[in-house]
Amino acid sequence: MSAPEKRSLDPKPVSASHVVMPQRMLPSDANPAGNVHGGVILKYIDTAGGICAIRHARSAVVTASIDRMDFLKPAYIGEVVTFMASVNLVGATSMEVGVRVECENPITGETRHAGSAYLTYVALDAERRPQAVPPLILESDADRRRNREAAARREARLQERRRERDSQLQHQSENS
Ligand SMILES: CCCCCCCCCCCCCCCC(=O)SCCNC(=O)CCNC(=O)[C@H](O)C(C)(C)COP(=O)(O)OP(=O)(O)OC[C@H]1O[C@@H](n2cnc3c(N)ncnc32)[C@H](O)[C@@H]1OP(=O)(O)O
Repeated sequence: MSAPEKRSLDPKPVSASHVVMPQRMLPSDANPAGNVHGGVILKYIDTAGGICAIRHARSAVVTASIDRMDFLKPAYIGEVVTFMASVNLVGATSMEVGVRVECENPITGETRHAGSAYLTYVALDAERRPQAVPPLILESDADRRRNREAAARREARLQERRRERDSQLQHQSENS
């Protein structure tokens, strides 16, 4: 796969990077209780979110953070679990991607919402430094609602990181 000469930073709609990734849950995905292991679900969440971020940035990305994840319902072996990912918000070099997890009994067609997670990815250049990402075009009311909610989460994350940095600096000065 050859890298393009110059990446386009033209604005892109949310729909251009949307990911729908169905996965069949196999016996090797089970935890000791016989349901799907939470770590397996998290790995697929990060994969679907990562593909979505790569599609938006058209560059390598790393996962900078995963917000709280609530497992609302168990997933069972033999079910099809679909991971749906979309970019909610972009910063200068980072993107918040929301991933919704839906379980489906493939025989009955019954589906349920098993959980959602929000992840932040950072686009990297060839030297593995953060690089700019294209602006996001919000097309639908749902895009605009998710963007507003993501902006509030980004602000909370930045505040939290500032608090952690201040407390580390204080700790260092107390021990020096
Ligand atoms: C078509 C498709 C084909 C696809 C075909 C391939 C298929 C298959 C794909 C599989 C896809 C799997 C995707 C998994 C990807 C990993 O598993 S990556 C492994 C786990 N992650 C890591 O190792 C990351 C380690 N951390 C780092 O490298 C650095 O901390 C980072 C994240 C690059 C940030 O570096 P930094 O020097 O702190 O950067 P800084 O300039 O301060 O901040 C840059 C941006 O990051 C944000 N940021 C930094 N830290 C954080 C944080 N903790 N939380 C939130 N935001 C943060 C800043 O707010 C800033 O945002 P902007 O204001 O620019 O928007």
